[in-house]
Amino acid sequence: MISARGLRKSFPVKGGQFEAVRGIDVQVRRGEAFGFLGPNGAGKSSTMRMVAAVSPPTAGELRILGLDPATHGPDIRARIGVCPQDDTLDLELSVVDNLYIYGRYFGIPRRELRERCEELLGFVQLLDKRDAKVDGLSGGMKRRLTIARSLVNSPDLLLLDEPTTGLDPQARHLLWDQLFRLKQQGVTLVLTTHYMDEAEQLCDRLVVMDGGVIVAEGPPQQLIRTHATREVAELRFGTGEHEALSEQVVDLAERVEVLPDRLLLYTENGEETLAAVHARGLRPVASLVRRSSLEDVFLRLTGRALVD
Ligand SMILES: Nc1ncnc2c1ncn2[C@@H]1O[C@H](COP(=O)(O)OP(=O)(O)OP(=O)(O)O)[C@@H](O)[C@H]1O
Repeated sequence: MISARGLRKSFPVKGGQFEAVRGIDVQVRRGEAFGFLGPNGAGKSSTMRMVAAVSPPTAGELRILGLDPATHGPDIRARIGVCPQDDTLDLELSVVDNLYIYGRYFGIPRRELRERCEELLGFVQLLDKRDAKVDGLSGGMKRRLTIARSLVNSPDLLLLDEPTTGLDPQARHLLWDQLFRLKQQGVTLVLTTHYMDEAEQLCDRLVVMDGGVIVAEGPPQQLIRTHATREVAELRFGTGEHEALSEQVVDLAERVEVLPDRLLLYTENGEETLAAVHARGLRPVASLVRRSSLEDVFLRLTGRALVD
């Protein structure tokens, strides 16, 4: 569905060029959910805009649905769905009119479009808001409507830029459920996110981006297995004590990561490791054991936390 080689994007800035995407290779297969995971400024949105055929690459080779965006931009845009980071709905119009007017851009015949709008409103659970003005909808509803709008032209490929940023947990879960169902229907999903749980839940494969480059690539669970242990014991001591105390526990784990507010002990059995820490007479003010996550992968690869 998408093939990128040596993809680059630079922006003119005072005194020269800023390279937001610095030569990435990506292959997205039909029917999969593919993620770009990374912190703010990693280059995810810049990549998505190139893949949506709205921002030309500075260099590299890009094919979307087998087409070159430089020569087939309108064809590509007609066949994909794009759900941008900021809701770009018409707040003054009703819910159904937002869909209907968008659908008219694609030249969908009126009767077919009317049916499609009802079907999509049902899918995103907004039928009861059909005639409400968009202005009064909650954030989650607006996002669901934006997704419905991106599906008006029945795309095989749906691009979602940070689909759940700013939503409460319930709204996020509802949206995840809808994205799962789209995937089951055969829609290829490409999304950016800086939420690790979202990437783990939704993506079959992902790339981890940082500073415009890809630092890791693969299925989430495989990345976790490759770059982290099964479990992590997190220990909080007094402020400023972590560096010194790390020396005393370094032999109890496969790897110890020192963060300003805690120590992370990477281990196959977190409870055993915690017991060993206590057996040494060390008394953390707080501790917990959890499974390793993509956060740990990011930390391992970049030395920084993937903060929200
Ligand atoms: N039009 C532009 N002109 C100059 N710099 C830009 C432009 N667009 C993006 N950048 C810079 O490129 C870098 C990557 O931005 P991008 O929006 O792609 O990152 P991101 O990973 O999507 O982050 P976010 O989660 O904040 O959207 C950032 O440092 C950003 O400031």
